[in-house]
Amino acid sequence: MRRFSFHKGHGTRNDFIILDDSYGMHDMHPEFIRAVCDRHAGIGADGVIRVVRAGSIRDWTGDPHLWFMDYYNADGSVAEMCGNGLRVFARHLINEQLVDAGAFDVATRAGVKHVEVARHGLISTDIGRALVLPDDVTVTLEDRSWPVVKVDVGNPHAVVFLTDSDVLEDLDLHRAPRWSPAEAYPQGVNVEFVRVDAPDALTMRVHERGVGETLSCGTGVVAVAAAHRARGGHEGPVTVRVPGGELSVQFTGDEARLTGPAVVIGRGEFWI
Ligand SMILES: N[C@@H](CCC[C@H](N)C(=O)O)C(=O)O
Repeated sequence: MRRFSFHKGHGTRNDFIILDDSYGMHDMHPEFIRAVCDRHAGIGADGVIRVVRAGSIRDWTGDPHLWFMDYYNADGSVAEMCGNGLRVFARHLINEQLVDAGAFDVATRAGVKHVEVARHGLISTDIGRALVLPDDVTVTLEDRSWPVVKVDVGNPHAVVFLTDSDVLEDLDLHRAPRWSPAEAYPQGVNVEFVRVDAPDALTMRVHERGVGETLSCGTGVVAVAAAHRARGGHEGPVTVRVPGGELSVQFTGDEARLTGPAVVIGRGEFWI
């Protein structure tokens, strides 16, 4: 039996297990990740974040001393980016005094992201460019199909704007939405369903790749704001409501900044 210590945190109820691994010794096998994320037999989470120095990551060519957010979905798959995870990761670095300022850089598979502690203790993260990509893709859920706005936020997103006849709260996201053509997202996709409440206010639900429905998705929120903006929706800051809370997105050119809460709720020891 192995024992390891963990912290648990969430950003708008998108929850993560945090593992400190400064020396890059931890084996992140998919079976291990599935076991700890299991909500009945494990700790339970939407994903696992390993806190490791960038220099321990194969193929990393940047500053080796940066802290690297090594992110995994609950099914054991690796993801390039996680917007809520990045804020929780930053909160953990601050709590554990692993950084010595209220503004610092974090390394991720989608590049280096700048993080700042914002007003009221919220955390604001630079997400980078949210690229709205022209494509002809359809998403199907049960017997309904919608056209998709394809957005790349470092990880892939399919944004569906609901029509007046759709009720966001009634969608059954227990099952994964399907997309066509299949080649549009060869690595799978996070699918967001959006209702436009006002030019600067959106409500969204998400089915995350590698997890299922979650109560929030930070990169999904950015994807939705970028798609809304590309449709001529709004240039200024946008508030996006998710089942787990509220996040805000601001653009400078195509560069997105995501602001919202991030908390670490406790720590413990897991035996496996
Ligand atoms: N919850 C995250 C996104 C996590 C990764 C995603 N499921 C993927 O596979 O791309 C967020 O807050 O952005």
